[in-house]
Amino acid sequence: MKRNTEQDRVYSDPREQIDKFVFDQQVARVFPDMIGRSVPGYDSVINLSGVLAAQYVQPDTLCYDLGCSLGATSLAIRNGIRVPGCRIIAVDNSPAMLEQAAKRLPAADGATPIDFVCADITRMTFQNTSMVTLNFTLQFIPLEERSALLQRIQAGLRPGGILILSEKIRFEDPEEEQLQIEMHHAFKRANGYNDLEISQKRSALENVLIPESLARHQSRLKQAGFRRADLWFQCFNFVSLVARK
Ligand SMILES: Nc1ncnc2c1ncn2[C@@H]1O[C@H](C[S@+](CC[C@H]([NH3+])C(=O)[O-])CC(=O)[O-])[C@@H](O)[C@H]1O
Ligand SMILES: O=C(O)C(=O)Cc1ccccc1
Repeated sequence: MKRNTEQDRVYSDPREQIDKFVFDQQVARVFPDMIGRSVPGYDSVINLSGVLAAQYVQPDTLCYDLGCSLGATSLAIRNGIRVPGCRIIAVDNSPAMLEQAAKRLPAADGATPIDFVCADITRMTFQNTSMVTLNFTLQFIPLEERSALLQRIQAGLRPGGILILSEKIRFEDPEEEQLQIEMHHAFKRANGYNDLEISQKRSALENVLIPESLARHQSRLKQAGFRRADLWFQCFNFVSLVARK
């Protein structure tokens, strides 16, 4: 996605008190810059979601992009789809995000249509789908709601359909966890964030972005009825899995 937005300075001034991280207008305005400078491998995961769309999206089916933010994944999927009769349902519960997403992705002649829906993805059901993306979204869903969401996604998938699950993960081995976090912070510093920005945002994300281990994700996907849950991408503590029905 083009980074034609402002630079992210959300956590650059010292704060007396750090409130919980929210996807409000201030974040939506700088989001492409923020996520690109914060998530190692973000551009690759988004672009490759388009490659997976070309391979796995079936004719006359729906694609759900859950937690679509400004629509970067939806755009990649739209560019990737090679079959007729599809629709992309791009869902987010942040009105600020959706408003800008709709502006950035106007309908295009002959392209797969994208419907923008403001909804809580834990309250939805899914139908006739061949591809679902949860690109860095499940990590914001309360732990106790994650299984039911994945079960509903699995139930709505057609045979051969896929879920792409991209997440920040934690590591069981404390030394590896420390190393991965250190490397992630080095990535942020290399992208121009200073130590104050890194530490204030880290506090804001506490108990909001809740990472789990790769093993936990894989076992939950299997419990939800997926036949396979395979790692296809990793950069430091950020991974992407492809789960197949
Ligand atoms: N319950 C919920 N229902 C709907 N949306 C939600 C919910 N909880 C959080 N969100 C939304 O999930 C998105 C997560 S960002 C996804 C990036 C995108 N996938 C991208 O490919 O650029 C990842 C990040 O910021 O690290 C935000 O827009 C939230 O409003
Ligand atoms: O910034 C971080 O530390 C993250 O883990 C990723 C992120 C990116 C954008 C919004 C919230 C979290």
